[in-house]
Formats: sequence, C-alpha cells, structure tokens
Amino acid sequence: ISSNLHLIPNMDAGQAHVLQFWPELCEAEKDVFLQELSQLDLQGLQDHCEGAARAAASPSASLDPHMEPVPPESVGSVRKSDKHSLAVWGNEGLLQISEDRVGVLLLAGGQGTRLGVQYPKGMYDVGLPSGKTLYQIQAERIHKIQELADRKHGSKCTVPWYIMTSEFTLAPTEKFFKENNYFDLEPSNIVMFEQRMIPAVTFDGKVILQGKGKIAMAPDGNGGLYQALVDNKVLEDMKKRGVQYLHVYCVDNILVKMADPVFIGFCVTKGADCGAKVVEKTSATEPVGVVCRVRGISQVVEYSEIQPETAELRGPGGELVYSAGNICNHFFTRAFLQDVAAAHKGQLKQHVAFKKVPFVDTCGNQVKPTKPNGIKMEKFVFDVFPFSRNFVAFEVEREEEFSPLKNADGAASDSPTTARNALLAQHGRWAKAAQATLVDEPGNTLPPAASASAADNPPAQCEISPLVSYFGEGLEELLKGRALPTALLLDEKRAKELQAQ
Ligand SMILES: CC(=O)N[C@H]1[C@@H](OP(=O)(O)O)O[C@H](CO)[C@@H](O)[C@@H]1O
Repeated sequence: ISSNLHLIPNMDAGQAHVLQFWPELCEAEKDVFLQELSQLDLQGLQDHCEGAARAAASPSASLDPHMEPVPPESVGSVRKSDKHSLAVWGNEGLLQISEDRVGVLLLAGGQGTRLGVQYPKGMYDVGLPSGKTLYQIQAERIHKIQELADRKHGSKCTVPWYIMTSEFTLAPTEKFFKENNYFDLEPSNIVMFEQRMIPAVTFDGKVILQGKGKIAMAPDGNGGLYQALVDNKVLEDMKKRGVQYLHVYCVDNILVKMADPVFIGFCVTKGADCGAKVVEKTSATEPVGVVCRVRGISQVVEYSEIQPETAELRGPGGELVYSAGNICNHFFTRAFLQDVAAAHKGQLKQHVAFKKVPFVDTCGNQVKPTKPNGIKMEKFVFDVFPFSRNFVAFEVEREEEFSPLKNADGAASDSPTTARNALLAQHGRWAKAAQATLVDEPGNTLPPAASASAADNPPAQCEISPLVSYFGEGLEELLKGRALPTALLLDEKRAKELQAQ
C-alpha cells in the first residue's frame, strides 16, 4: 500500500499534516484512508481550502442592500387564481405526466442533525396511525399521480423517481427501499445516486482530520445536485426516458405534492425553464429562504444570510416585505439543467458555515470543540435561478403544502408532532369537504382542526392513504353522508369496504 502513496499527489500543497499519523495506522486503516484520499480531486481541494480560508478572513458582503421583493403580479398564486385557471394548469400537468415527460427528484443527502437521528430523514415515522414513513408517503403519491394521469388519458405512464443521497444516506436508503419492496414501484424507475462529499477546513485553510486515518467530510450541500447529475449521468437517463420536466423537492416536507400537476402545468404554460413554490412567511424569523430579486434578478436569499432588519421590514399594511418563503419545491426543464451542467455549475456560489468539527489534535487526541473551529462549504440548489431565462414563482397554501420536519419533538415548530398534525388536519378537512362526519368513541362529532401547531389540541385522527386520494379527490363517493368513527385510517382496503356498503 505504502508504495501507492505517490498516488496522493502533492500532499505538500499545505496539507501534509493529513499524513501525520500514517505510520500509526494498521494496514487495513491505511487501505481505507488511501482509498479516501485518492478520491479527492486535488486541484479542486486546493481551490476549496484557499476559498475557505479567504471566506473566513473576509465574510462575503451582504446582499441585503441589493434586495427587492418580487413584484406581486409576477407571482402565480393558488389563492388568487380562479378555479378555471387552476383546472387548466392541472390538466396540462396531468397531460405531461401521462406522456412520461415528468420526473421527480428528491434531495435526500442531508444528515438530519437538527432532528437528531442517525438514519436518513425519509425513514422517519412521525407517528401517523398508519406508521408510514416519509419515503412511503412519497412513494404512494407517485403511484397515485401516475394512476390519475392514466385514468384521464388512457395511458400507462411512469414518473421516474430520482433520489440524490450522500455517503451518509445511500446505503441505508437502498436497504430500506429493498426491504419495503420499493413500495411496489418498479425498481428500475427509482434511480438513486450520490452527491459528492467535501472536506471541512480550518480557518487557515487546512483539511481537518477527524480521525488519525480519516478526513472530516460533509456533503457539498443540496446544490451539489448539479455536479451529481453530471457525475452520475442522470440527465442522460432523463433524456432516454423522454423526461422534459423535473420537480425537485426536499425530503422533509410531509405535505409535498409529488409531481404536482398544477405547479407543473403552471410552469409549462408560462414557458418557464425554472420555478419555485413559495408560501407566505408566518413571521420575520421563520427559517425559510425568501424568493426575491437581487440587483433585479430573481433568486433566493437564505434565512441564514438575510440580515434580521431586512427580514423584519414591513409594508404599509404591516405585511412582511419579504414574505415569499421558499419551500424547496422547484421546477426545472431538462434543457435548463443541461445548460447549468454545461456552463454554470462551476459558478455556483459557495456558502460558508462555521461549524464545530470534531478532530484529532497534533498529539493524536480526539477533541470535541466547544466553539466553531471549521468551515463547511455548501452549495444551494436554488442558486441556479439567476441563470434562468424565465423564472416563475408560484404561491401555494401553507396548510395544504408545507409542513417540514426539521426539529426533534419539543420544538415549537417543524417537529414530528407538527408534521403529523398538519397531515391529519388536512385529511380531516378533506373528509369534511366530502361531507363525512368524524365522530369520537362516545359518538360525539369532532370539529375539523383549525390549526396544526404543536401547542394546539391534536386534530381528529383521520388519515387517508395517498393510494386512495392524492389531493382530496374522489372521496365524496366513499364518505358522503357517513358518520365515521376515529381513528379513521382510510386505506385501499377500507375504501373498498365503504364502496361495497
Ligand atoms: C439550501 C436550501 O435549499 N434551503 C432551504 C431548505 O432549508 P434547510 O434548513 O436547509 O432544510 O428548506 C427550507 C424549507 O423547508 C427552505 O426555506 C430553505 O431555503
């Protein structure tokens, strides 16, 4: 192995410390370490370390002075559109789906640090009556949207599911899908691939050793997508399948509408190459990016980078000036992604985060720092928006579309409880709209929950499988005029029973 050391080019590029403990490693450890080192792109590494050191020395200038809100007339909106327009967009989206032109892409490389789990977030069970995980809910929505498109157009369509994972999430995700028989989706239509990892670096640009034979590595942010699409030939796969439109989304939103036909149809009708769903922010401090313009060009300014004074700005009616909250649901044409891959992926901004990165000191002791000692550089998925020729934003209703799982239970927002309640409340509303009454054990009518916040009373336990209904459609024929005891779990079996009654 040692004879292979020459394969690690130029560790003298200021990074010789990486091999400091080499003589102490056993053969197996050397083997693994060498493997890791030989995968580093060294020119890239040097640029990366220099960039990190520069960023630590002089943080990049704030964008705030150049920000302005997106003009309201250029934002599409579910709330402000009439039924007819929504139906036209929905039909357009279903048509595209039925013709195999739509794919979905899941960003699932994150580590779930805030949620505090050691496994991929998609495997999380928020405690629904069905016990379903986020991955299962998403898989079932794909089934259903294919079925809705097929029913309308007599097709037999496929919505391929691209899943970007990282070194942390690929193996457990693969195993989980296999164990669950790919949730009855065709395995060849699920394409998992890995984003790159990059080293964490000290403030003076040195790669951090996490162990004597291990570099501290982290995924390159969800904007690592564009490099990963190239590394893994995903755009070629899309082309082969005839996929022209891609709905990209984050793993953690329990209400995500996979391949939402209304959003797809809206973007296609507007001739957009790039689009983002937004919700109105609940408060100035809500941790969501804002869709806005910077120097006249549409982009997202992330919650970690906006100045509090800017986030707090209010208009004449007391409304937030920057209220278009990014929910990490994006639309891209394949042509746009090809353009990004060919011409722009190297220009994506590097966002700098100062983190506590565990390391071994020069004496070989393991240290858990109490204050930030390292820099992690990340790219953001939305940083390609400025390269778009026709970007559109589409405002959707929070209670129908956005309840992310970020924090562990106990937090006031974005927790397993708030996610569970948001879904149950939505399904309660659907049941009510289908003219069903939900009743408790003694037979009292339950009111539909007005709100799904963790502090409120939990909503009635009414869960409707995505295999039965995707957005509340088709429920009247099953539920109209019935008094249904809770907990109600309306899955396909129960739906058949109700239909037969
Ligand atoms: C880089 C990136 O995509 N950040 C997104 C993403 O934030 P995270 O905190 O990284 O999960 O999801 C938020 C919505 O849940 C969105 O508001 C934000 O802009």
